[in-house]
Amino acid sequence: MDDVLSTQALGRPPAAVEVLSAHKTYPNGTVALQPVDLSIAEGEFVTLLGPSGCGKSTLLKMVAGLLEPTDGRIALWRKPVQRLEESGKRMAFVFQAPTLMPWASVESNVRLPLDLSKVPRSEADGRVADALALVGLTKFAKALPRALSGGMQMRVSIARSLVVQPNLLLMDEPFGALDEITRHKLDADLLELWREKKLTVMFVTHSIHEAVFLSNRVVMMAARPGRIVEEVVIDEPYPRQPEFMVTPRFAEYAKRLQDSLLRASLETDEEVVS
Ligand SMILES: Nc1ncnc2c1ncn2[C@@H]1O[C@H](COP(=O)(O)OP(=O)(O)OP(=O)(O)O)[C@@H](O)[C@H]1O
Repeated sequence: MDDVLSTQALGRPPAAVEVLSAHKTYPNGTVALQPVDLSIAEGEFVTLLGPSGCGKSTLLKMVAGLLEPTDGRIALWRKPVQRLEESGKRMAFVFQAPTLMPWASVESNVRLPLDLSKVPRSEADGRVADALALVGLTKFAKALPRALSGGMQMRVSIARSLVVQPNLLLMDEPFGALDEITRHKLDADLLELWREKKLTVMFVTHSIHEAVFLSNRVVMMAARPGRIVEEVVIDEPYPRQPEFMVTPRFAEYAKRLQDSLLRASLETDEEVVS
């Protein structure tokens, strides 16, 4: 793959993620994604939204290098994901479930990626402590996961991703299983982290409200076959406070996405019927 996939316009942040005509057909013949083009600038918060089965996870996993595209190209900071290291950037993936080791303490869970990459213990301990502080779990370092609520377990999972000091965070419905209040809290904390750490975030959700609250841009997808059908820029300044969610502007964006989601779902249904 070429190292340089696109020319960078002067003064614009470099593209952190470039998806060029990438598509995916699974071995059983399911066309999960038609060729998709998507560019995410460094520092952007982009959310994928769409009906079930439209290929959100497939796209995210391809960007993460967990799945190979059937064809097309994906680059992170102009490097194929397998050679991301050469760009000096790092990426982390946050799954839907916290997937913690139940027998290990919170700090051991968070340390796992550093142990796997043989980071010396003296350095690892400091990074674990920093990551736990970032998610507000310092006091729970020695606790076992079962002693924590669902929201706290998800925070451990996020700390485990932060410990590698990522530039790009790929998040697959990380808060989907949580109650609404916990979700709102974690959304607000994630935005703070994103700003403080200058992260680039690619986020998957089923929640229109979460998409509007968090994102610079929402990418709407439709299913069967999966594809991008629309992009909506959420042109609102940060920091965004919870009060944003009760403003007329928020309601306008939510309505626009609701209509777009409905259209995407109808397109999906039509294809199923035909
Ligand atoms: N390993 C697989 N083998 C075959 N088909 C798959 C596989 N994984 C996903 N699919 C199919 O590919 C399509 C896209 O799936 P994907 O999980 O990417 O969609 P999604 O938008 O993330 O869905 P959801 O919102 O329900 O999580 C679906 O039709 C799904 O059934």
